[in-house]
Amino acid sequence: MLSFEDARNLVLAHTPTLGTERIALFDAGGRVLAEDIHALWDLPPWDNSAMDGYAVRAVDCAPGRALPVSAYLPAGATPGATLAPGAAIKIMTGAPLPAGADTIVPFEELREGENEIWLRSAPKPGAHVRCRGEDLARGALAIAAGTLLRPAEIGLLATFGKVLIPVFRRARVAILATGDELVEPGEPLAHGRIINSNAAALAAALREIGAEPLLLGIARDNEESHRRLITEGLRADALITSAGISTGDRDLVRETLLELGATEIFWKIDIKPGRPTAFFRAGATPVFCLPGNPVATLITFEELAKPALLKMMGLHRVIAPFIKGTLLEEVRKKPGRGQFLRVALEIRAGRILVRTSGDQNTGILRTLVGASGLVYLPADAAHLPVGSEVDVHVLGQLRESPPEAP
Ligand SMILES: Nc1nc2c(c(=O)[nH]1)N[C@H]1C(S)=C(S)[C@@H](COP(=O)(O)OP(=O)(O)OC[C@H]3O[C@@H](n4cnc5c(N)ncnc54)[C@H](O)[C@@H]3O)O[C@H]1N2
Ligand code: MOO
Repeated sequence: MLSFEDARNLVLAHTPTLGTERIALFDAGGRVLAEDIHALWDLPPWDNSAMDGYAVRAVDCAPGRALPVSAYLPAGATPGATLAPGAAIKIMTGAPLPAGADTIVPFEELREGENEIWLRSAPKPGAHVRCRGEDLARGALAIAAGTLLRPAEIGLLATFGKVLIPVFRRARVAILATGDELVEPGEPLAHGRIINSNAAALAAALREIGAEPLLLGIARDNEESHRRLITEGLRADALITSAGISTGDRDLVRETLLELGATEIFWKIDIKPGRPTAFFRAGATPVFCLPGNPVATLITFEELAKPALLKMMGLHRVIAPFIKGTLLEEVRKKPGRGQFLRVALEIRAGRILVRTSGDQNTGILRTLVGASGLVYLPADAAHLPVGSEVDVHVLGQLRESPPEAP
């Protein structure tokens, strides 16, 4: 059977990248840059002071020697001032270095008189000068296409006065729950019915990565309902279905997709949870058929659909790397099938310590709710004693509680 890695690589290989659009700088945080951005000018644009103090020539400086002050340059002063030999110009952080000056002496290293200064020591030539272009030279690559725009990247775009930013489109992803047993949240629950929680969970997972969920509702266990809603779902950039893909006689999702002309790339992965997962392509549209057990739905979304949807939205780095953690409790599993364990992570002295978040049965959702990570156990793993190193995917961000108030 297909390994988890092979399945993920197939999904990525069959997922296209979406088109692009231009949006306002202030809306671009969290989006993915669609074109390389080059420095429009040298950054900084001119030599300038890194400190509040005095601009001098290093050769004029000796401890105890008085230098007359000839001018004052606040931040925002226009470039063009000149420093005469033997003099000093008062200068603020960021102000352009006057011609002739090569060194800045901060206030802390001098004594100020009425119209002159005395240096406590000879400065190092070039000290505290930020040179033109030292950050980025004009024309240099500033941010590569495919980069996630975080606050630092937004700041750099703003530095070059960019107000319309080329980004990849957000993926519009249709979500289709399937099953006669389902009712929507808020609807009355009859005996034998359960609430469609997967659609809400998937919508939240999509929002978290900046995709736009489109809720198609529930396909009932008949061909007409499946055909109608899957056809609608295939108009989106991607379709995610939940349930109806194992071997039950009312599992109609695969059958309907095949009938609609979609190509099955794979069905079934050697992984627990998530074994019945299928992946199709309908034209350019990827279709993720995730198992119905809520834990399996979210873990297969996290591990298979998410990297593909990030690729779709233009991101270059889409695979979350595993980091090493140390088991605080022993783990046993049957060899022969890969497994994702739901785990609670703890950071102690900078190390990641791992214990399971409880019952690993696929039907148990509370242990995914309590999980801060997933541990991947490869197919051949069997007994892992306390202290074993394991591969961890962090879910979301790890943060700690603040210390108790005194
Ligand atoms: N004979 C076999 N039976 C099963 C196999 C198998 O290989 N052979 N695989 C098992 C595994 S593993 C899984 S996972 C499930 C997956 O089955 P389906 O994806 O076809 O899903 P369903 O059977 O329709 O439902 C499974 C479970 O999930 C609940 N569910 C379904 N949809 C939702 C929803 N939208 N929100 C919340 N919960 C949902 C459903 O009520 C079932 O309890 O198959 C095993 N069986
Ligand atoms: O693999 Mo199923 O996806 O365990 O619950």
